[in-house]
Amino acid sequence: MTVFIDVTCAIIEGELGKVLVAQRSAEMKLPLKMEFPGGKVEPDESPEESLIREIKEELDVDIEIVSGIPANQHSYPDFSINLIPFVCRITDGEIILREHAMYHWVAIDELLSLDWAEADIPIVSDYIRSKKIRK
Ligand SMILES: Nc1nc2c([nH]c(=O)n2[C@@H]2O[C@H](COP(=O)(O)OP(=O)(O)OP(=O)(O)O)[C@@H](O)[C@H]2O)c(=O)[nH]1
Repeated sequence: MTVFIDVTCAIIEGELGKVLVAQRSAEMKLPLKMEFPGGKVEPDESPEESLIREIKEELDVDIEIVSGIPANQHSYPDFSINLIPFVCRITDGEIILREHAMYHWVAIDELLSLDWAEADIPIVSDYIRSKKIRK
């Protein structure tokens, strides 16, 4: 039976309709792939609590959760995840990268051209679709 690890990730919206995209470091799993920052949900926390904690640890900022996007289950050759995305906003702090190699603010139209961790691709598409519907 496949065990799917719950992982939350933050689609952080900034100014000019751009979103924050982070590049995994060379030492992490899926090296140098682009992802939304976040991480594994611990047994004693909700996905929302986990994401707020992870973003503080990884980017040193406080966020608020604005809305959810459907989760995506994905199997890599050696592990499987249930990736749970939330649209978020920064409420306090300046970004200091603690784990990632780099981050960028990316326009929605450019998101699909990046070299994403595979599990993120359906989520990026859903996010783009949700923005077009809301327009
Ligand atoms: N945070 C995050 N992780 C993602 C995304 N997409 C994706 O496939 N993952 C995978 O989900 C797994 C769990 O995330 P994590 O941030 O806690 O990973 P980690 O570096 O602590 O993993 P590790 O300590 O097992 O190497 C990672 O192995 C990562 O490859 C994403 O958009 N955000």
